[in-house]
Amino acid sequence: MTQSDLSDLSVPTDPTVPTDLRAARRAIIAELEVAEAFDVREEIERRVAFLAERLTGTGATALVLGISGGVDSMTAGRLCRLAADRVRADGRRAEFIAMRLPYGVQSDEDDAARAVAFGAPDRCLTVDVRPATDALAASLTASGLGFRDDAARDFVLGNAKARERMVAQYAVAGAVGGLVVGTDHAAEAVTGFFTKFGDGAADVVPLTGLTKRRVRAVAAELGAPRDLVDKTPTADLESLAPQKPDEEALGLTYDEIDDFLEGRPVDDRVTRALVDRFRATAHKRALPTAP
Ligand SMILES: Nc1ncnc2c1ncn2[C@@H]1O[C@H](COP(=O)(O)OP(=O)(O)OC[C@H]2O[C@@H]([n+]3cccc(C(=O)O)c3)[C@H](O)[C@@H]2O)[C@@H](O)[C@H]1O
Ligand SMILES: Nc1ncnc2c1ncn2[C@@H]1O[C@H](COP(=O)(O)OP(=O)(O)OP(=O)(O)O)[C@@H](O)[C@H]1O
Ligand SMILES: [Mg+2]
Repeated sequence: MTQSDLSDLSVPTDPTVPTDLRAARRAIIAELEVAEAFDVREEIERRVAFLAERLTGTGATALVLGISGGVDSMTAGRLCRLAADRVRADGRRAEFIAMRLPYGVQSDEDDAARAVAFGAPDRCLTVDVRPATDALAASLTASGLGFRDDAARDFVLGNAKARERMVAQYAVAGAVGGLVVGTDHAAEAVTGFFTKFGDGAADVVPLTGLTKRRVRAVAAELGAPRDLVDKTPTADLESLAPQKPDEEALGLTYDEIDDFLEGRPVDDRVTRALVDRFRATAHKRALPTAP
């Protein structure tokens, strides 16, 4: 695809797509800061420079990031390593602290270990979020709270796992004077596919504006292991559906989402679904509302 193909982000060209839907799509692409052009080396430099500036600009001395074994945190981890190196080369203090945050034993622990190794943190702290999450679940039951069914309970407690991870990362950041690094990017932001105040909570979000395939391109350019670059994305929050692929949960593929965001031709069904999801999840990308 050439630059000129992408120059009019009003595609799809399908004339049956209502004008307001096309306008909504353009507005979403702009709000999520998805660039038309993508030069992988420039993107790496811009994002490393951003993290290095945030360290020096805020006076923080560490970047704190949960590494799951998925491609997003693996990529963010390597960017953190490069940023910390850059700050140190300037004679300032900086470290990159990775966190392993399994819920009990994680089935893809080997991938997580390799993702940590690729990020090469100064330290890796492991905090099992299972005791805290299970204690919360027991206390909720003791309070008399009931759930509609087992699936609803599992879904709610899945989000609690994501929030326990947030609590652990902020505890470390508080202890060391660090910034919590989030892994949100455009392909996740557009669907609101993250836990509000869980993995959605962070001090800096270096992957902002990237589509999933662009995150993978950054990881590949940085030299990440190929199987982890191409790994099936999963939130892996539900105990009753371990390793459930995001695409199954979303009913959309990342290729469809990326095509929508990059201004490439997409099915009318995809445009409608994403515009609807974006509108329904606006509250997750905004500050709480007030009177
Ligand atoms: N219009 C509105 N204005 C203000 N608040 C609104 C609202 N609509 C719902 N809410 C509130 O939002 C809250 C629900 O949000 P939240 O707790 O996030 O819950 P929810 O969006 O229902 O679930 C999070 C989803 O993100 C997925 N996820 C989570 C973490 C990581 C990943 C991943 O990709 O790896 C994916 C997870 O699998 C699940 O499907 C509730 O309190 C609800 O009342
Ligand atoms: N088991 C875990 N250990 C440490 N951090 C985790 C864990 N699960 C989730 N996280 C944190 O929450 C973030 C959101 O999870 P998400 O699944 O979107 O990203 P990912 O696992 O890095 O990549 P992918 O979306 O491709 O699976 C992760 O990037 C990571 O920072
Ligand atoms: Mg994941």
